[in-house]
Amino acid sequence: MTAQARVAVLGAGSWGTALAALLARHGALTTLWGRDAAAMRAMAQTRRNRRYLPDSELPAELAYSSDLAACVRDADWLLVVTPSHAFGELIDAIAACGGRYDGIAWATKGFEPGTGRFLHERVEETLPGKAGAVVTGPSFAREVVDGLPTAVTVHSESPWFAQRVADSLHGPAFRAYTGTDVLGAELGGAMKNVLAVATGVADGMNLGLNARAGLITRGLNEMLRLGVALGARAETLMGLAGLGDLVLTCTGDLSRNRRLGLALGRGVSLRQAVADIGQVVESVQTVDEVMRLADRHGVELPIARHVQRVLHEEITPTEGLRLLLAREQKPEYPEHFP
Ligand SMILES: NC(=O)C1=CN([C@@H]2O[C@H](COP(=O)(O)OP(=O)(O)OC[C@H]3O[C@@H](n4cnc5c(N)ncnc54)[C@H](OP(=O)(O)O)[C@@H]3O)[C@@H](O)[C@H]2O)C=CC1
Ligand SMILES: O=C(CO)COP(=O)(O)O
Repeated sequence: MTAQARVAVLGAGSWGTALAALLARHGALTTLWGRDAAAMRAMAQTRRNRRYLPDSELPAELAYSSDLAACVRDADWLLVVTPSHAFGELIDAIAACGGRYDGIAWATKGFEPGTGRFLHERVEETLPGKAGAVVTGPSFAREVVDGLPTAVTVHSESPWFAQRVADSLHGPAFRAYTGTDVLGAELGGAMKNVLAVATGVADGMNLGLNARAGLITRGLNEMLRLGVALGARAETLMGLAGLGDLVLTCTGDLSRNRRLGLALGRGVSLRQAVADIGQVVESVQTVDEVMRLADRHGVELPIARHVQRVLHEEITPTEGLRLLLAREQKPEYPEHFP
């Protein structure tokens, strides 16, 4: 019999808590780490994450800690689930802990703010020699913690590590697929958040179901164009990491990025909308990094560009829509695509 994997889940918000609960239920010896010692003690006592997932009871097998060094020291592998703006800082802190874990996975969606660097690039630079993997796909934390059926995908350049992570996550109501296209998987997860703002805005303005479907489809086209220019595989973006997550986030009201768009479309200010949501809204960080990459590679992304201008409050959602509709007519696809 193989020994149970010891996993440290680093980041105790909604997604970190849901993934830690899932891993513990599926038999991994799991510790959830959060930076707030009092909150972690309360979680251990009540078996609830009162701030981020108040309605769900967490499994008795799950352990809690605010001691990062101990978590890293005792783990076989790590799973980072902080927002993207905290990712680099945590990777540096992990590096300072040493540890004999052989792989680090992350379920964060986004880029390193300010540089446009992919998260896997940050991990490779700071933790050379450790296998890396991204966990992504259409997966609302609340549904996962409630045991509703979900499918995700785990991409790594080290297939043994993708398999190990997927094996620990996989279970009766949770399918974990594997792949090797880390860049494509990360790009899909990051871009869908930006595109969800656009469909949210359209829905907030009551523009109808045709507009929503048009935005999702042309958004997928933007994802494919940038992805292929960067060397991603089109299949990745047509799969769970791209189309799957795009559909979920553009249509599901559990999405915080969609809810931001809905609020903006109804005339609420950016500041107020983000405050009302009260959790991370990755598109606010991600949109500039998506456009930085697009500009660097000469790829035109009209929807993402207009989301950027709306999020910078340079134009109103109404002006953004008018400008998008006024664009020149053209073929649906370039001749050679993707
Ligand atoms: N929620 C979901 O359904 C899904 C989320 N994701 C992705 O997972 C990532 C995390 O999102 P999610 O859990 O939802 O976010 P939440 O807003 O629910 O929680 C954020 C968590 O990150 C912690 N945090 C913030 N800054 C730091 C820091 N500097 N060091 C350590 N911890 C920090 C917060 O701690 P504190 O409370 O102390 O501020 C909090 O525990 C995002 O990239 C998101 O896109 C992916 C798939 C699904
Ligand atoms: O990534 C997610 C679902 O796959 C969660 O989306 P939001 O961050 O928009 O809530």
